[in-house]
Order: sequence, then structure tokens, then C-alpha cells
Amino acid sequence: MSGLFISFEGPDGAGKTTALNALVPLLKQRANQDIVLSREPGGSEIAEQIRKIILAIHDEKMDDRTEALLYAAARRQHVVDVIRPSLADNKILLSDRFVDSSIAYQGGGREIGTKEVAEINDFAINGTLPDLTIYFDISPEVGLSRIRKDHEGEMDRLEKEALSFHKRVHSAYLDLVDANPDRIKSINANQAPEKVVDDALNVIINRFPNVFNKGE
Ligand SMILES: Nc1ncnc2c1ncn2[C@@H]1O[C@H](COP(=O)(O)OP(=O)(O)OP(=O)(O)O)[C@@H](O)[C@H]1O
Ligand SMILES: Cc1cn([C@H]2C[C@H](O)[C@@H](COP(=O)(O)O)O2)c(=O)[nH]c1=O
Repeated sequence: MSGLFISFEGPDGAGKTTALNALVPLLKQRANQDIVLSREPGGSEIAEQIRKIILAIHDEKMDDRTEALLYAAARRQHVVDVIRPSLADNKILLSDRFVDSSIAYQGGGREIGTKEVAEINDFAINGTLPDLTIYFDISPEVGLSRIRKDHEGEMDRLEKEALSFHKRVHSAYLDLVDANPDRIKSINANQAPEKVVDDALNVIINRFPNVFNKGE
């Protein structure tokens, strides 16, 4: 038996967090391995401190490359403190966002360049990549309207970006899906929450039938 790493990606408001909360108990029923739910930026004490700095609204503008490096630094700490130990312990690690977020948001959204952002992240993750990534596809317009309805007054620094930024993020995600057909599976996130969960569950079970087979 070995650990399994699954990441969940998508534009803001795609419904990843909502779906993950429903998915975890369903996956637990089907797996003989422990399941750990984590998130980025964050997931460990130091990485959560970095998250606060990244997402807060500051008086001065955060430089785009500083932002990219902070996400990569938080990721490094998450990999070392949580992801690798969980996998070494044969656990199933689910992460709400991972490296594809940096490629889409900083590489595409901030226009730093996807190659450049991938390179600094290679240094951070040093070979640790998800076995499977589920991409929740939603148009930026729908995703942002969900967020505005949910927590307009408390939108973070990234969520507050212009629609054009979020369109570039979406487009970079679509390029990632095209470039990584084996690792990244896209699902339609513009459906009823139950249907989104069902689609994500089916992708996971079909990909790892020998892991999620308890009770069969
Ligand atoms: N399938 C759905 N249909 C309609 N609304 C949804 C759906 N899934 C989630 N929502 C709502 O959309 C909002 C954002 O959902 P959620 O926080 O799960 O998204 P997210 O992908 O984690 O976003 P972010 O990455 O910005 O944190 C919430 O108000 C949630 O209730
Ligand atoms: C990991 C990561 C995240 N982001 C952005 C995406 C979101 O706007 C926020 C995180 O907030 P969430 O509510 O937890 O989804 O940060 C990014 O720009 N780059 C990254 O690497």
C-alpha cells in the first residue's frame, strides 16, 4: 500500500471547498487508508502564517514576483510538513489547491509567465506532484458572482482582482488541462452541488478502483 495525493483546482468560487466537505466522508466510507484534508496556501502552521500575509489587503502593493515566491514558500512548507509525511504514512492526502494554482494565478493571471512560475515551484516541490488533479471548471463570471453573494464584504486580495485577471486565470487553467491529460481531469462545476460531488467521486473511484473498494 502507498499514499495517494489528489489535488483540487479551479477559479475562485468554483465550489471546491463545498464539494470537498461532502466528498471526504464518501471517500472515507470506501477507503481502507486514512484521509487527510489540507489546503493551499496553508495546511501547516508556518504556511498558514504566510497565507495571512498573501491574502491580506496591504497599504502598499505586493509585487507580483514577491506574491509568486510567497505562494511557493508556503507550498514548500506544506510539502515538507504535511504532504510528504502523510504519503510516507500511506495516507490519502487531498489538497484544496496546489502548484497548478500558482501556474494559473501568478503565471497566467499576473502574467509572470507559466514557465517562470513552474520553475520556481519545481524548486519548492522538488518532485512532489499529485497522482490526480480534479479541475472544477467554471466561468469567472459565475465563480465571482457566487463569491460576491457569499462574502462580498470579506473578499481577499486575489478575489478582489478585476474580471480580466480572473479571465486570464481561467484560460491558463484550460491550457494546463490540455497539457496534462493524464493527471488533470476536468469536471463541470456549473451544476447542482450534489452532481458536482458525484462527478468528482466517480473520477476518483474510476482512477483508483483498488483504493476505494471498501464494502464491495
Ligand atoms: N455547485 C454549486 N452551485 C451553486 N453555488 C455553489 C456551488 N458550489 C458552491 N457554491 C457556493 O459558491 C460559493 C463558493 O464556494 P466554495 O467556497 O466552495 O468555492 P471555492 O472553489 O472553494 O472558492 P475559493 O477558491 O474562492 O475559496 C459558496 O457560497 C458556495 O455555497
Ligand atoms: C495556492 C494558490 C492560491 N492562489 C489564490 C487563489 C485564491 O484566490 C486564493 C486562495 O484562497 P482560497 O479561498 O483558499 O481558494 O489564493 C494563488 O493565486 N496562487 C496559489 O498558488
